[in-house]
Amino acid sequence: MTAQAAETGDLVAVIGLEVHVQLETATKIFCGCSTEQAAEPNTHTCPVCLGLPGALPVLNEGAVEAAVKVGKAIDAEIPEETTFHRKNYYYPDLPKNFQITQYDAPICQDGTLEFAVAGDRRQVTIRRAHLEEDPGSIRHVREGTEDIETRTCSIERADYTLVDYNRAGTPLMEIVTEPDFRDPSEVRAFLEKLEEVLEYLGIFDPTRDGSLRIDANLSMVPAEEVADDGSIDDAVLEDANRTEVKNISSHKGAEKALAFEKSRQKKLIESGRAVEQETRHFNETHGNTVSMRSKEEEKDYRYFREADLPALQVSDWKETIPIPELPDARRERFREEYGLSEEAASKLTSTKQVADFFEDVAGEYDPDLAATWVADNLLGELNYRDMEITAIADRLDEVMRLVELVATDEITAKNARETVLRSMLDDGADPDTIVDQEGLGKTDEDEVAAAVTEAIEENPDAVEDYYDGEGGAINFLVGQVMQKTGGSADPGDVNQLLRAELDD
Ligand SMILES: Nc1ncnc2c1ncn2[C@@H]1O[C@H](COP(=O)(O)OP(=O)(O)OP(=O)(O)O)[C@@H](O)[C@H]1O
Ligand SMILES: [Mg+2]
Ligand SMILES: [Mg+2]
Repeated sequence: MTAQAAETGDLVAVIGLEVHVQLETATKIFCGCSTEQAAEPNTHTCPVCLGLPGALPVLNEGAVEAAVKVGKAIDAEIPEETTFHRKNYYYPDLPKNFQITQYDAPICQDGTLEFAVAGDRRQVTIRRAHLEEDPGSIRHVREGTEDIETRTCSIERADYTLVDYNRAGTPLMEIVTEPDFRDPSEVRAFLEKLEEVLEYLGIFDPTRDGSLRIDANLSMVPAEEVADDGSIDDAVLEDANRTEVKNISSHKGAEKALAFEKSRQKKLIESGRAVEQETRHFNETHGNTVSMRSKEEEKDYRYFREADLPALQVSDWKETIPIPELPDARRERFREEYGLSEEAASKLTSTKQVADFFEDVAGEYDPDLAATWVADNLLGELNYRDMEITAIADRLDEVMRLVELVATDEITAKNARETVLRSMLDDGADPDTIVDQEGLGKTDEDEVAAAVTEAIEENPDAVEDYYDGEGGAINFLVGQVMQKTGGSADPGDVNQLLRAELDD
């Protein structure tokens, strides 16, 4: 918080998140069904995930391992023993009428995550992170003859509803933050960082539909309640009426939903009305939130111990399960080891795949060249096309070859980026083919030297001007040499060669 004197009547936004992350395991959390997403509806089901009477859950060790990795990455406390509870509620996507989740002994407690927003480093406390099962997925549909995708609609307009239990039982980790955020933009930056860390851990697939789902809680608190260190008394937080916005599935969506909610609540309070404590739904298309229901209270869920799952001893898992180098550590190492700027190091560690590729290139060629090629050229061109590096994961050896062509001076850097790389991304061709087709191979040194001599002999006036100190003359001569070599010589080299010969 900036230490601005609070005026009476000023309001501050207070935001806390519940982030649901699908953990990448081959099978579900309590049964052996596949978690694969692109399957026919209701084909990856069994008596356990359908909640048939008498079926018993068996905990997936892989899900626990993934949770422990998250715990280590956010520096959380992992207790001696963790237990599972039943959270009881009725909804068609939940065939058992309860969700197996964790309650008073979650697998992770009291963690932190550091992130940067507008150049400032910020830290958020993670209150808890627990394991639970994902419910099935529901789709409301209108009658019609067209493809079902185009008939999916809101519940109000639907003629019927379909339930797919393939998702039921997919392992989830719910990560709950303290209400430490003060602005929607911080939330976006935090989510970006969280996703980066999860991806580095190799337990999360950001490209998977619905792999990250956010519930965002927001309340408005009088500015005079904020202490100098930015903290707010627990009692004040407890008393403030908050809304919980559900159905957010992207970083941008979270920022948008919260910005809407912030101004909605502010207007209510300023006009003397009260904010209802309620659950609201984010409408991505309209960018607004609408009331769904009054907020459930904990007692509504009738939590009790899941008797079919024994308590799990996890204290020593923390020691035995390794985690890879995380983005912050890798960024610092890149700065030291390769002498990169903060900005370049940040870009190059933004995803594990980018960082790995940079290290591959830097292992073969000069690190500065590798940084320019990966951070500026490759990421720049991908970004321009709204593409991620994952889209060309199987073509990175071609990009490596392109860097080789530049490093070994076979083509100019300008041609490599502006012609070869762009055409690789746009037309899918490989670098050698493009170089051949476009005739981009650099002219060899003898040919350039001959063109330099020729240009000097053929243009005595320009040579005269050069000796008279006229600045434009050298550029004219460079142009002549470039023409003779069909544009494939390096203009900087030509300039030097000309000067050397003229000054001799
Ligand atoms: N005054 C407040 N303003 C905004 N957010 C708050 C405030 N007080 C608490 N929060 C946030 O609300 C969230 C509470 O999540 P938690 O899962 O513990 O409870 P819940 O939302 O009541 O339960 P459920 O899991 O059933 O949705 C946390 O992210 C916390 O930071
Ligand atoms: Mg909640
Ligand atoms: Mg919750």
